[in-house]
Amino acid sequence: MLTAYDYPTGLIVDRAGMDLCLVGDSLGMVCLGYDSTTSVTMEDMIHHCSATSRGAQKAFLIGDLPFGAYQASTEQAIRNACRLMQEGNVESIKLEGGRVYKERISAMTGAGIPVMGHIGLTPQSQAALGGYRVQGKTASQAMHLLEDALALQDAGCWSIVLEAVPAPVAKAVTDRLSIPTIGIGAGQECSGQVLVMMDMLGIFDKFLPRFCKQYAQLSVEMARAVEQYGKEVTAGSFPGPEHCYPMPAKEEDAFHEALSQWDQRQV
Ligand SMILES: Nc1nc(=O)c2c([nH]1)NC[C@@H]1CN(c3ccc(C(=O)N[C@@H](CCC(=O)O)C(=O)O)cc3)CN21
Ligand SMILES: CC(C)C(=O)C(=O)O
Ligand SMILES: [Mg+2]
Repeated sequence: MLTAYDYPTGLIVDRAGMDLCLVGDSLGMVCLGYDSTTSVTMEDMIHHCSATSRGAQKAFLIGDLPFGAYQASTEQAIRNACRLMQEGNVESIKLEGGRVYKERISAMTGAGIPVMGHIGLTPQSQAALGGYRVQGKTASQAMHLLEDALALQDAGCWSIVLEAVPAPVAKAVTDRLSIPTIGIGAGQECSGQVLVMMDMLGIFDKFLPRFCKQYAQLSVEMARAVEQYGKEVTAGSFPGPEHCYPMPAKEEDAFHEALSQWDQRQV
């Protein structure tokens, strides 16, 4: 699974044969330049989900419900999940939280909304968690994480993202679930893995979590290309003849003749 946020990145996900594509609310940081995901709205998510859906047609498309779109009530959660499916064209929604959301998620899955869970480091509650910290590092926290995972499975989630939890904890949770776990900073033993596309491509490099591997440094390459373009425009070597539209020789001659007559009439 990989994130994508728009049409061209959705196309790349399909071309590379990814099974799952997530339009994550991380787009707030990666595409919109916010310092956290808190400011992302339903309108932002719908805009990015529908664009991505036109690119990623083969991968199963999941959209994050943003902060504030499901916290208030079951009714609000169902209404916004339906909006993301109808207006954003996603096939499933994902939301952050454990046991506390069990009843709410049961109502959603009962209403025919496919729900992916997300526990461990839940970035939407970074203000409450005291920053982006590894979760489940103590035995008692790890047991709570297992209870959260089982509650989400009982509520009808088809899969759960485990973010930033120690590998042995993610393994123990995965072993005790019948639904797949998708890890990000959760070790090798999860059923699948997810990363943020712009992080693993080295396009977004404001920060690099320990769990991310850079498979390319594209921001370096992109800046190099843009700089080269600027130099060539300044030097006059771009555009070259191959980038210009010629005119039939006969028309060019007639044009210059008409131009010189026009220029004479101006004086
Ligand atoms: N570009 C991007 N990539 C992400 O993975 C991501 C987002 N944005 N936005 C939403 C959340 C926020 N995430 C984050 C953000 C920062 C760290 C981070 O700084 N981690 C440090 C400290 C860990 C600790 O102290 O426990 C690390 O070294 O991994 C981790 C996950 C994951 N998500
Ligand atoms: C990192 C993934 C799991 C996510 O929630 C996001 O991209 O918003
Ligand atoms: Mg997210």
